[in-house]
Amino acid sequence: MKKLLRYLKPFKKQVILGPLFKLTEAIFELLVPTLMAHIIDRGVGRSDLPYVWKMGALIVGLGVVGLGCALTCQYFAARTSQGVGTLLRQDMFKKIGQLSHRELDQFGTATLITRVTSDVNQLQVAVAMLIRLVVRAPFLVIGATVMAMTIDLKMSLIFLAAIPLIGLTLYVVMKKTVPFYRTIQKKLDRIGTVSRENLEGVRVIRAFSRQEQEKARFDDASGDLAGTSVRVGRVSALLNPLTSIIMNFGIIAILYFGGYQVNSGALSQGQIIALVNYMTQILLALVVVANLVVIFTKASASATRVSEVLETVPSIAQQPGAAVPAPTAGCPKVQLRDVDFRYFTGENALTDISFAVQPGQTVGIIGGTGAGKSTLVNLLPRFYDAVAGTVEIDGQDVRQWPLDALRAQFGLVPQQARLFTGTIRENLLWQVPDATDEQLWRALDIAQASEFVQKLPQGLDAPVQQGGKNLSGGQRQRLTIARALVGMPPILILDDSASALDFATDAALRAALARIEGSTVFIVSQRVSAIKNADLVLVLDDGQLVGSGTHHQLMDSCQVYREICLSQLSEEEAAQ
Ligand SMILES: Nc1ncnc2c1ncn2[C@@H]1O[C@H](COP(=O)(O)OP(=O)(O)OP(=O)(O)O)[C@@H](O)[C@H]1O
Repeated sequence: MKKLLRYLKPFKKQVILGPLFKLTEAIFELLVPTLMAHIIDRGVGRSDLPYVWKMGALIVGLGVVGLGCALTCQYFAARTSQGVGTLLRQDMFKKIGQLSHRELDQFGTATLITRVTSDVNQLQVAVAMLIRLVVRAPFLVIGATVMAMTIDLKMSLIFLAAIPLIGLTLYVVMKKTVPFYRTIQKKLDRIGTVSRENLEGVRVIRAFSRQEQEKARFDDASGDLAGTSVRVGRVSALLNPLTSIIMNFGIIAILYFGGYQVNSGALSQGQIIALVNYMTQILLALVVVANLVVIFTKASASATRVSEVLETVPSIAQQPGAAVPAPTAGCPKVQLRDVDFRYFTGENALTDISFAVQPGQTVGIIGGTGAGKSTLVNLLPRFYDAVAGTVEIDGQDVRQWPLDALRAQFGLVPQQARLFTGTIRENLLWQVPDATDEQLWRALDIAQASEFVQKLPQGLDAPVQQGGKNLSGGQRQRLTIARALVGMPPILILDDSASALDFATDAALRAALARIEGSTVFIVSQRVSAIKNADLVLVLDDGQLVGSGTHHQLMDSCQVYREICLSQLSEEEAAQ
């Protein structure tokens, strides 16, 4: 929490002045019971109407000025809390953008969303309360006790007995409930995960008629949260009755002992009423203190979660002295030497991978589900770092490359065709913002997408809805291929990105790709037809490179490749 205090710095003025205004309001509030006592004793007691009017006007005046102070403080608190929230969200968003895939995998999307939204909200509430109530509430407790002492020292003993009792009650209730507030935050994450999966996978859920099971999963997550909240609520519900009982006993004591004092003339009726009012003020202030403890406990759990994100050091960062290597004749475009890789979950996803690819070659990567194909291509633009061995581009370890320059080498078509809200043109301009229409149409031509884009009434300016959901799966895939082609990148990676294309379009796409000059192309696919004509075919099996060579070489030498080919093609087709 301490580390986040720096976010208050830009709001120093508000953080200092806000509580001062609130303090002024509290002082006025403390004066009111004493003024009321005067009105009762002098004004009402002696039928002095002008005095009642004068003091009444004074109380109203104090109320108006107090209101002004409270509103000013409220304004400062709102500005500061909103400002701190905005800065925190901006920094978190920036940091999440810098995190490598490893850290993103470790956190998980749902918790990151909860942290940027709900946890930051919690901190905003804490900041507002810090300005509005942290000084005011304890001040009222102490101030009201002191005021009671100035009225009558003996009677104030009742206060000194009641306050620790109320304090003890608050302490016991807090001790029982506070640990739960931390778990509640985690349970919110779980609801986030289930909701997200359901919203994103709504079609699959309906197709498999899994609504009931998913509803049960959601009910389970929300029931779990509700259960904890109810447990907290049950204990917290004791707070008000218990403190009220103690306070009312205090008031009874004031009236009882005060009655004797009034009879003996040591105290006036007005003073008794003032003492009762001070007792009420103390109770209300202590309840506020209890709420503050809850708010700050929640905020401290949120602060830890927010800090975890902000303090995560991205494992993939540009090294000092990183530079683009000078071109060397005969140097492979891509080379892997003895590469091992594992995800944070533990086991090796790739083991001892070595191969070299010459510039302009087309490389096919084939293998069963989970063999490590996507993992392999994700190492090339340094989405992940190898745990052993080296990945080299143009003869230089990717870790020695400036990150931007390295990523600019690649045109990536991921497995899931993701488009962003905007127009087709805006989506195509991602890598090369100043690309001409001619470049865009050329990319669309190669990606076999120009025909359908031409048919759209707005052409390149046709709108793309969130995630591209107004387009078909095949259209989305073609646009993501075109997006990667716009800059004619030196290395193009197509990660199983033709799966939604029919065979004829897939073949036309591959023929068009083969005509591109200069680009080194990686085609990841489970279809033999997609990689058969590649200059180099890499065969992966359970994270190992079990074969590399041309189709014909592999048909003779690699058992796994032969089996894959013969499961999809006839002997004659495979032999062609
Ligand atoms: N983000 C991740 N975190 C943890 N493990 C992962 C992650 N991504 C992949 N894996 C694991 O790594 C292994 C290789 O996965 P990868 O996605 O590279 O396979 P693939 O050959 O591309 O499979 P497919 O053809 O089904 O896409 C699998 O066992 C998978 O469970």
